[in-house]
This record gives sequence, C-alpha cells and structure tokens, in this order.
Amino acid sequence: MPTTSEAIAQQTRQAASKLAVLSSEAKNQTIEAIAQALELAKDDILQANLADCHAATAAGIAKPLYKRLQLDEHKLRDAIAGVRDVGKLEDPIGKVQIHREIDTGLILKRITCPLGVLGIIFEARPEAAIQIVSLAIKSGNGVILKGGKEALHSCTAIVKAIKQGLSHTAVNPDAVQLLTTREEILELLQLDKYVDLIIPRGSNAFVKFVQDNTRIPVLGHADGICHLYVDQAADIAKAISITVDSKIQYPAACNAIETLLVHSSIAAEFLPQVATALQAQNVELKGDERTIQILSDIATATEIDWQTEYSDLILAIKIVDSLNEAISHIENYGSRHTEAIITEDITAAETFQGLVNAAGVYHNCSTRFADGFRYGFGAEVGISTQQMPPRGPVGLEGLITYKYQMSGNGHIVKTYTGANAKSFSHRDL
Ligand SMILES: NC(=O)C1=CN([C@@H]2O[C@H](COP(=O)(O)OP(=O)(O)OC[C@H]3O[C@@H](n4cnc5c(N)ncnc54)[C@H](OP(=O)(O)O)[C@@H]3O)[C@@H](O)[C@H]2O)C=CC1
Ligand SMILES: N[C@@H](CCC(=O)OP(=O)(O)O)C(=O)O
Repeated sequence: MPTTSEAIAQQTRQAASKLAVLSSEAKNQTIEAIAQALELAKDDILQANLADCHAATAAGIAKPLYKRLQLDEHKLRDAIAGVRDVGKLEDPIGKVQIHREIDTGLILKRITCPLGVLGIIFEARPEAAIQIVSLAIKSGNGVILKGGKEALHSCTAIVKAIKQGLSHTAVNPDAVQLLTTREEILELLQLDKYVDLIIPRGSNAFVKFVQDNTRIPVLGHADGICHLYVDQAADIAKAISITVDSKIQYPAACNAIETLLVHSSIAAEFLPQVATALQAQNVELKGDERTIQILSDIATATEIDWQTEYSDLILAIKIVDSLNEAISHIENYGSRHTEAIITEDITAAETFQGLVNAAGVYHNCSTRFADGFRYGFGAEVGISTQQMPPRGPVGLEGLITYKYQMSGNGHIVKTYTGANAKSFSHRDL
C-alpha cells in the first residue's frame, strides 16, 4: 500500500513526463493561466495569509520573520508579474548544446531536458511557492512543495489557485503538489523512484539532515552568514549607504549581512557615522573590543556572534588590520553565500573577489542583489550555497539536465578499432 506521499509523488511523476515534452507555446499558455488564476484567487490568498499572520503573531513570531510571511496586495501583484516574466524567458528545454558529426551519417547531439520531479522545501515565505512553480513549469518539471508551517494557509490557497489554473491547460494539475507536514517530508526523502532532486531551503542543520536521510540528489540552499568588508580605501558615503541597505532592506532574507568588517585605518571616521545611520533604523549593534573603544554604547560581540545568522535588525562589527585578515575571517565564518567589499582600490577589490570563496563576491554594491529576479533570471528557486553548480540564485538553468542523442545508419564501433581502424571526423555541425 503506497503512503500518501508516495501516491502523490507517483502522480507528479506521471504528470511531469507529459509536461516534459510540451511545446514552449503550451508551457507559456500554462504560465499565463497560472497568473490569471492567482489574480482571480487574490482575495482568498490574502485572506489565508491574514489567518497565517494572525496565528504567527499570537505565537510571537519575530518581526522580520513576520514580514517574510506577510503577503500584501503589492507583494502578490509583484509575484504574479514575476510569473509572467518567467513566461517571457526563453524556453530552456530542447536546446542543442552539441551537434557533431562523429563520422559520415553518425550524428551526436546534446539536448537539454527537464530533471523530472523536484521536491522543494522552503521557509514561511508564501511568494516563494509562486516563483518556484513558474520556474518548474517553464523548465518542464513537476514539483512537490512544502512551505514553512507558519505559511500553511497561504501556501494551500496559492497551490489551490495554481491547480485551478492548470486545470484549463495542457498540464495536468498533478504536476504541482503541496505537502504540509514534516512527516510527509520524511516520506518524500525515501521516494528516489519518483523524485529527481530535493532542494531544501533552510538552516545548515536542516540541509545536512536532508543530505543524511536521502538517496535523492540534494541542492542545498542553506544559511546566509554574509559579510561586508569596508576597506581602508572605501568611499565613506558609499560604505554607509551600502551597509544600511545590506542590513535593513529585508533583514530576514538570507542575503542580508550579519557582520561588518572594518579596516582599522578607517574605523574612527567610518564607525560613528555608520552607527548613527544604522541606529536610526533600529539596528542593534554589537562590536569587538576595538569597536567598543570607538562606539562605547554598544554591546560586546563574542565568538557566537561571528557564527550567528540573526535574520533580524542586529549587526556584529569587527575591526581588522588588513584585507587578508578580513578574507580569513570570512573563510572561517562565512557560509559561501554572498560577500562584499567596499573600496576604491581596484587591486584590493580584485584580490577580494579572487580569494573569497562564495557564490557571490561583490564590489561596491549591496549583498541584497543576490536574487534571481535581480540577476535577470525572472525568478529564483532559492540561493544555492553549495560549491558545485548551480551556485547562487537558481533560475531555469539550475533545473535542467541534458541527454545525448545519437543517430547512425548501422554504424558499429568495430569499424573504428584494430589495424584498419577508420578515423572519426568529429566535425561540429
Ligand atoms: N539560501 C536560501 O535560498 C535560503 C536560506 N534560508 C536559510 O534558512 C535558515 C532558516 O530559515 P527558516 O525560515 O527558519 O527555515 P527552517 O529551517 O526553520 O525551515 C525551512 C523549512 O524546512 C522545514 N524543516 C525544518 N526542519 C525540518 C525537519 N527536521 N524535518 C522536516 N522539515 C523540516 C520547515 O518545516 P516546518 O516549518 O514545518 O517546521 C520549513 O518548511 C536561515 O539560515 C536562512 O538563511 C532560508 C531560505 C532561503
Ligand atoms: N533572493 C531573495 C532572498 C533569498 C531567500 O529566499 O531568502 P529567505 O528570506 O531566507 O527566504 C531576496 O533577495 O529577497
């Protein structure tokens, strides 16, 4: 007797195999139908989100996490616009990457194709479900979603609307599914027969837990312990504005900074100004001993602070004596997500961007740019923090694979071996 999750995964697999061979036009019509269905269900979705927000408030959710959970009319409108943006992107499926004559009449092609079925577990951020589904459909994949428990009603209303939209298209609504409990996730992890990729968006511990408990390939989207290093050659005005944006523009996002590293030769001038700007936005500051000598009214940062992703209006500050010291701090405590340097010294910027090992290494701009929409990918499934590709914001390209197609006319390998071996032509067509 299959478990509920197994039955769901089986249905998703069947629906996905049909979706995989749909034309670009049919997929784009489907994406438009999803956008329209979400618009039609707008009131239900916003109502469901209100219920989630009330429950989360009663449970004492932290303010930045509340903002992440909240789906107002503007956020929903932007998410629906994002669906249509994905529709406008080039179809990533069926692209011929290699077209080669191996010998006369023997032709090799490498062609992009969908992965199959994706299992995506994400935090309590309802619009993520919308972004993920649009990318999954455009890349020809079925998708099984599981959102954070605080977003249960919102995700249920969103997926209901999406399925409603799909019911008028060439795509079977079974291609998109929602799981709602942790127990179902544990079952999902065992379903390597039906699921081709698991993407866990969550803490390092959760991503590791998933990796340790499944044979399905895992694309980890883990912690963002992001740093901003203000170099001795920084432009102070730029440094202040970028620090404030990187911290407060969306503090619960994984690409917000948690630690500010400041070169000692600029610290006395920079720190009081940046502290005023950050404190005006209610950011709580913590500093190492040298920082506290300049900013006497802030708390002391300890070893734990360098390891912490606050996801909140809190920032740890450390003074360093060199670019190398900043790089080595990031090497020790960074999570390979997004790291930035503020400097007018091009050599320092190049050294930082060359040596820091992270998915994003930025110069003179905010870490908050780490985002699929801002990179021009239309949307993102999340931000991969693993070393192997896909790395950073994952868009359509991260959801496809390829296959080799070969066509001959009775060709056999024996012809190309032994004393009278024929040579391959290996001619790109
Ligand atoms: N790189 C990226 O793209 C992203 C990274 N993150 C990172 O995730 C971290 C925490 O985010 P947060 O919102 O608290 O997310 P959590 O790690 O608490 O939860 C994320 C999802 O994982 C599920 N989950 C967590 N633990 C388990 C478990 N043991 N078994 C089954 N399911 C589980 C949750 O389910 P349930 O809610 O039901 O418990 C939820 O659906 C932060 O470090 C953040 O930076 C977050 C989003 C994107
Ligand atoms: N790319 C997103 C942040 C990535 C993300 O999903 O973060 P999170 O808020 O932890 O869910 C953004 O810039 O808003």
